[in-house]
This record gives sequence, structure tokens and C-alpha cells, in this order.
Amino acid sequence: MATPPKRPCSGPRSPPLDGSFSRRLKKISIEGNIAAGKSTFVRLLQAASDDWEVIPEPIAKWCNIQNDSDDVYQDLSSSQKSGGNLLQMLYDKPSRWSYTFQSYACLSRVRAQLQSPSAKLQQAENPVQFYERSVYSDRYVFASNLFECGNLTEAEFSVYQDWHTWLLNQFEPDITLDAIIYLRAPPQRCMQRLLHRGRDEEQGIPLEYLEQLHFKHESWLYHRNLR
Ligand SMILES: Nc1ncnc2c1ncn2[C@@H]1O[C@H](COP(=O)(O)OP(=O)(O)OP(=O)(O)O)[C@@H](O)[C@H]1O
Ligand SMILES: Nc1nc(=O)c2ncn([C@H]3C[C@H](O)[C@@H](CO)O3)c2[nH]1
Repeated sequence: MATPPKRPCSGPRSPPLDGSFSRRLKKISIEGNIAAGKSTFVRLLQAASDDWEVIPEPIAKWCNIQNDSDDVYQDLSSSQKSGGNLLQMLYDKPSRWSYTFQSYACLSRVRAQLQSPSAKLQQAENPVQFYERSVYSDRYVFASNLFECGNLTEAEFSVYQDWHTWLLNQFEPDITLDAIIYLRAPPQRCMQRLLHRGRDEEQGIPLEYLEQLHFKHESWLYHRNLR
């Protein structure tokens, strides 16, 4: 059977944006440790200007809310509807679920970073899309940390890195960020906020994990190139 021709990668499912809008649109990710305050901060950004649009981290998708009347549930793929709570599975048994979780988290971040601006944003003079985390923290913070802790094997991490590099090359320049805002918070403070927030899946997270993630954020954002 003949191989189908390669589809153009920039926005295959969305109408093309006009060139002047694409040039004006800025893409910024908000990075930080667990419970550093990213969701709180992006909610403030959303309310601050009509020119700003927020794309939240799709945690509801990872937790698979089992409610047919819920908009988020309607948006889940059929494989995920029967897939359980991936975030819970990750925290319960990281050596089994890290590769699966990391692949799915990254896929949802690629989708998020390629999301078409809303109709309202397309009218904006200085449009900005803010993302809660990015394909970069997925790799340089979370996947890298899971590998260093032995929860991703060498083979899994190298397969992950291979398709991550390939995917980003395919979607360049649409996926490229203009800036990163890092919310720096000491791990102890993140721990207090996390316990106070009380999300079920995260109840067993030890301080040591937050310290590892803190170190990964710092070394990634201060000592490495972003690509
Ligand atoms: N600047 C702040 N000062 C004090 N408390 C805060 C601040 N920002 C957020 N919080 C509180 O800390 C908790 C965690 O905040 P939030 O959910 O915004 O973190 P997050 O970075 O989005 O977490 P996650 O990494 O899990 O997505 C919440 O209970 C929130 O109300
Ligand atoms: N392992 C791992 N990889 C990721 O890319 C990732 N992104 C977010 N998270 C976890 C942190 C919070 O508990 C919760 C909400 O941010 O989800 C992740 N965990």
C-alpha cells in the first residue's frame, strides 16, 4: 500500500491564522513546583486582561473524572474513559506507571500548546496565551527526575526523549514559547500548600519529592538551554 503524503503540521485541524495575528501572538508558560501557586496565578492573569487567554494543565483528564454530565468527561477519549485515574496510578506505583503517565501528560501538553486562540483572542491587539507548564518541564523536570529516581528505565527514557525531540521538530515554530515565568517557592512552603489544598491523589507525596523537583526546576531554568 502506498504511504499517504505527509500532512502539513501547522494547524491541520484549525483554520489558518492570518500572518499578522501569528506574529503578534505571544506564548508564555508558567512553571513551578507542585502547589507553588500556578493555577492561582493564571486565574489572576485571566481576569487581568481581555487580551490574555489561559490554557490550564489538564489534570482532570489525567484523573479521569467519571461523570457523564461533566464537560471534561465528554472530552475524554474512549481509551481514557476506561483507563482509570492515571495520576493516582502514578503516585501509587511510579515504576509501573511513569512511562504511561509521562507519555500522556506530554501528549496533552502538545495539544495545549497548539490550541487555536479563541475567537475573542483573535480580536485582541496584544494577544497572549498562557500555559500552565509546558512540553519542556514535562521532559527536563518530570521525566528527567523520574529517570534519575529509577522510575523510568534507560530504555523508556530514551524512547521518550526520541519521540519528544521528533515531535517538537515537527511542530516548530507553532509550539515554540516566547517566554517562561517561573514561580519560585521553597519546597517546605509547597508542602504546606499541598497539604492544605488536600487533593486526594497527592496525599502521600513526601517532602523529598518536592525537593527533587525544586532542584530540577532550578537546574533546568538557570543552567540549561531551553531546547
Ligand atoms: N501566593 C500564595 N500565597 C499563599 N497561598 C497560595 C498562594 N498561591 C497559591 N496558594 C495556595 O496554595 C495552594 C496551591 O496553589 P495552586 O493550586 O495554585 O498550585 P499549583 O502550582 O497550580 O499546583 P499544581 O502543581 O498541583 O498544579 C492552593 O491552596 C492555593 O490557594
Ligand atoms: N510525573 C509527573 N509528570 C508530569 O509531567 C506532571 N505534570 C504534572 N504532574 C503532577 C504534579 C501534581 O501532582 C499534579 C498537578 O500538577 O500533576 C506531573 N507529574
